[in-house]
Amino acid sequence: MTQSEPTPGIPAKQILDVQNLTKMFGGVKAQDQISFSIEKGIVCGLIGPNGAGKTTLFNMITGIYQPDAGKVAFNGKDIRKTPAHRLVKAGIARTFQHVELFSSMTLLENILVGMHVRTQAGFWAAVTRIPAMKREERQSRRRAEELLEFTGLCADAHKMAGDLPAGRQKTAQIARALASEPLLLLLDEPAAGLNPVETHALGKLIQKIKQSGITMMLVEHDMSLVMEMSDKVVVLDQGKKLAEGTPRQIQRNEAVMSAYLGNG
Ligand SMILES: Nc1ncnc2c1ncn2[C@@H]1O[C@H](COP(=O)(O)OP(=O)(O)OP(=O)(O)O)[C@@H](O)[C@H]1O
Repeated sequence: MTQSEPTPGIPAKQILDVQNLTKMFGGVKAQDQISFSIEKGIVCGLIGPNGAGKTTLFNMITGIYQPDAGKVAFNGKDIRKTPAHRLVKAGIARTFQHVELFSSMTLLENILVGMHVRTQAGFWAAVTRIPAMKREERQSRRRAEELLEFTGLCADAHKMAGDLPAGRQKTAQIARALASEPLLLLLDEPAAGLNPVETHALGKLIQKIKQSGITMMLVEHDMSLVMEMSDKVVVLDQGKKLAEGTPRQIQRNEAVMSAYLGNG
C-alpha cells in the first residue's frame, strides 16, 4: 500500500475521490478543475467527445501523469505522488485503449506477468522459471488458469497472445489487469474494435467483475454499453466536467446532448 496518510474528510465508502484536478499540456487544459468521487463496488462510466480528457484522467489516477493542481485520493489516501507501479500494488489496475500484451508470449504467460505484483518471485522468475520459485509458480499458474476460466479464455491459454483475434486480445487485457487483484479497475475503451457479439460478452464480463466486488471506471464510446453497465456516469468536455448523474439523468441532459452533437 502507499505510505501516504489518509485524507481527512473522505468517507471510507468512497474508493476514489478526485478534487479540482487540473492538468495542462502546453496551453491546453486537458483537465480543468475536475471533481467527482466513486463509491466502492459501482461501475462509473466516463464519457465525453474526442479530446475531452478521459485518458488524461486515467493517466493521473494511475500515476502516469502528476496533476498540476487538485487532489486524487484512493481509499482515503492521497496518491498524487505515488508512482504507477506502487498504485498497481495498492490496487489500481487498468487496460489500455490500444491492446498492450506481450505478443510473443502465450496468454497464460501474459497473465503470470500481470500477477507478479502479488508474488514474491517477481517478473523474471515468472518468465524464466527459476527452480526455487516452482511452488509459488504452481500456485500462480492455478490462479492464472482460474482467471482465464473467469474471462472465458481457457481455450486460448497456450496460444501466442499476438495470434489471437482482436476481441480475445481485448479480453486478455482485462484478464491480465485482474491478475494484479485490483480494487479499482479502469477500462479504457474496452469495446473499441469489438463486434456486437463480442461487445455483448464484454458486458457480461463487466457484470461478473462487478459481482466479484471490484469497482470499475469505464471509458467507452459505445453509449449503449456505458448506459447499461454504469451506476453513474461522469461526462467531460474539453477538459471540464459537464455533468454527473445516473445513466437516465445523463441521457436527458441537454448540455451533454449538445456537446456530443457540437463535437460531431
Ligand atoms: N501527452 C500529451 N501531450 C500534449 N497534449 C496532450 C497529451 N495527452 C493529451 N493531450 C491533449 O489533452 C486533451 C485531452 O486528451 P485525452 O486523450 O485525455 O482525451 P480523450 O477524452 O481521452 O480523447 P479520446 O476519446 O479521443 O481518446 C487533448 O486536447 C489532447 O490533445
